[in-house]
Amino acid sequence: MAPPQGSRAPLEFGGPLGAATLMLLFPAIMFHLLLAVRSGPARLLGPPPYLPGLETLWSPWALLLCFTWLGLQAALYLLPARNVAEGRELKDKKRLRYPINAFQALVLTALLVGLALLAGLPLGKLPEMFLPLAFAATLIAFVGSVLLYLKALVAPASALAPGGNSGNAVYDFFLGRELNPLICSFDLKFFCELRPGLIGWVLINLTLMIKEAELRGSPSLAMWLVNGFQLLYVGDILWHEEALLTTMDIVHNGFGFMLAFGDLAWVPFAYSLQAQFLLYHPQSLGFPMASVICLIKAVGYYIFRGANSQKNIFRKNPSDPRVADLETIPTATGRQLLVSGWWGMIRHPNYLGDLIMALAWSLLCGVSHLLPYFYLLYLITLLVHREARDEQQCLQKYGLAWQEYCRRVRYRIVPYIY
Ligand SMILES: NC(=O)C1=CN([C@@H]2O[C@H](COP(=O)(O)OP(=O)(O)OC[C@H]3O[C@@H](n4cnc5c(N)ncnc54)[C@H](OP(=O)(O)O)[C@@H]3O)[C@@H](O)[C@H]2O)C=CC1
Ligand SMILES: CC(C)=CCC[C@@H](C)[C@H]1CC=C2C3=C(CC[C@@]21C)[C@@]1(C)CC[C@H](O)C(C)(C)[C@@H]1CC3
Repeated sequence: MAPPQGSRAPLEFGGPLGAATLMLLFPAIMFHLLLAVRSGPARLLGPPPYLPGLETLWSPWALLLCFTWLGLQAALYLLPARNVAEGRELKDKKRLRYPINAFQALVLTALLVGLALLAGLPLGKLPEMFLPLAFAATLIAFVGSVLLYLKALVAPASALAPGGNSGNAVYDFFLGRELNPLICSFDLKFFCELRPGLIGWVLINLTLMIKEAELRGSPSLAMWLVNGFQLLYVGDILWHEEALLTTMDIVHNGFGFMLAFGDLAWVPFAYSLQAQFLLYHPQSLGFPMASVICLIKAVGYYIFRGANSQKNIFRKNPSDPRVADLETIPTATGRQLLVSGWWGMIRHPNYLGDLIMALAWSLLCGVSHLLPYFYLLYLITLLVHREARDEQQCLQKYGLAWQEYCRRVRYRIVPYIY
């Protein structure tokens, strides 16, 4: 049995109390959003329009549908991949190998959904099942996290995550104890991070668009745009799947309730908030406003993709001609830090791009309600907190070199503001 890491690892998220609060708060917010968005006043703040009973939330069909979805995505994960990538070196000096075929999974899922539509599958009925589906996804995430926690009890010490092994059961359950829980060579965390949730989000958006077409004859311009923007976002992340292997979620975090619930329930049901809002609260969007919003989205995407690609190319091969001219700071680890280009303007240019895109998605819902802006407010909080965690980890990794980087690049996310 693996010993706990003890009190040496600094506790994040406010320790056990913070973890317990978040574990209750996030599911509560998700159900509040699902209930509020379909109510007349669509209020973000204040009590939910009603409290659903267990008979509204629980449906064996919804559970079966969630398992079918997970099974389908797992089968697509196991298909031959265009590329196999190696993860970062682990404590036992080994590297795990990952199939890079998430974009292929998206395309194959789209083909299967197209066939299902041709066969007459009533996908427009799915929005009526969001509450039981979200409940089933939460249940799967909870039970899955319990199983992951138990599995970690018999894992070797070298398999444990740097965080998530404090010895406090609540905190460790939340953050996750084992870094890369595997079933044979199937990496459960890597699988859940991208596929079921992100592809599920796009599918949920599509069902909302179909439902709108059934109700109003055709989808609105705002609904088309929100579907297109978010499909571009998800498609882009899946296309650059390999970049996930260097994120803190894969390198640092264990697989616990935070990621299980976040990936399987929160992402598909909370991130589709704007499309849900547009179904129940149609907005008339003129072409001039739509053009401005498209421009905001394009600027956000340009920054997001430019910054992420620059770092990924540099990390893969610092002498690549596309990044070889950039100024760098050497570090004691042998790796360098970029100090010009996107990463020389602010410390997290990719977060800024992400936030600008989130603004564009929310603007599609007009300005009459605060509710569709929840995603933007949430993302600001998530990324500010994530930036602080990353900063701590970089300070530990790079020490003086990181301090020098922070001295030269003063602003974190928004130039001259933050
Ligand atoms: N919509 C959502 O819910 C979320 C979206 N995201 C998005 O996902 C993407 C990935 O974000 P995330 O995983 O947080 O991390 P980042 O892609 O920002 O990576 C941070 C890491 O980059 C490296 N790094 C930092 N500064 C430099 C530098 N100057 N030069 C070279 N390398 C540097 C460090 O790792 P090392 O040195 O070890 O390589 C650091 O730990 C972002 O675009 C973000 O917006 C993320 C979370 C949630
Ligand atoms: C239960 C709880 C308190 C959860 C809060 C955090 C989660 C919602 C987020 C933690 C890390 C996440 C990531 C993504 C979505 C949000 C959560 C699950 C992510 C899949 C979004 C798309 C990104 O490009 C990403 C793949 C880097 C990212 C991974 C982390």
